[in-house]
Amino acid sequence: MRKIVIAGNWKMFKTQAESQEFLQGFLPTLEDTPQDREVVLCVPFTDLNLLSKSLHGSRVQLGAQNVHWEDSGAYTGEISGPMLQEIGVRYVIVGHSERRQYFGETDETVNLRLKAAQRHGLTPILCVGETKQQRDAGETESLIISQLETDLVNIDQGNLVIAYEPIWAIGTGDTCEASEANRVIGVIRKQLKNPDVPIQYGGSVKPNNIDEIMAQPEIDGVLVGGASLEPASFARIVNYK
Ligand SMILES: O=C(CO)COP(=O)(O)O
Repeated sequence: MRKIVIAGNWKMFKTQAESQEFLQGFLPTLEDTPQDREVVLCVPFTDLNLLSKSLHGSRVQLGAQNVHWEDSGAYTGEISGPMLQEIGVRYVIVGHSERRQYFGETDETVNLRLKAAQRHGLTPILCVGETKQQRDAGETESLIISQLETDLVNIDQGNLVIAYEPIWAIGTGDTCEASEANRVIGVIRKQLKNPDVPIQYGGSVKPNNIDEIMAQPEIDGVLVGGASLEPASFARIVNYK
């Protein structure tokens, strides 16, 4: 049985005060949420410690948005696995397209970060996906296969989530057709040794498209940016039908 993982990626949004305001609205909406799904919030580093306390006793798991490959060292601006693990972080996003695009993340560093996450008992959410240009050139499958080939070298597929995030669908309102996301996720699954790895879809997931996305047989959850910032919209997504 593949696990269903519904995760919010807050990106660089929400001060601690704003995060508490969000939880006041969001946590009560989880009372009737079916137990078949894991709910995760991947928040800025500065919110982690407070959320670790605020989420205690709730069913929401805490996630970070990056992890360095070394356990400590002279790496200004980075954060390590032991630091995340100590404050109760369970998930960490690795290789998000915004890290690849703006911060020089490569498949080699993604692989190192995945290993570090697993070494410290964190479950990495590995992001892969193509640009519009690559899609138009018919390179979607080959690009994703090549990302996975390097990203997953010596990675434990028993402690891994993958997110298929077509870059052209991120923050654009231009959602990938659910059936097309389902097809690409099927391609990703064929590359894996472990067929039980949960594979999410990400890119303009909203309350009005979540039910169709989650009705797809290959899709095991979603990674949600903008719509995870507002309690009512993320609640509707988490409580998909
Ligand atoms: O990048 C994303 C999640 O990691 C998707 O962002 P949006 O849901 O805002 O399109």
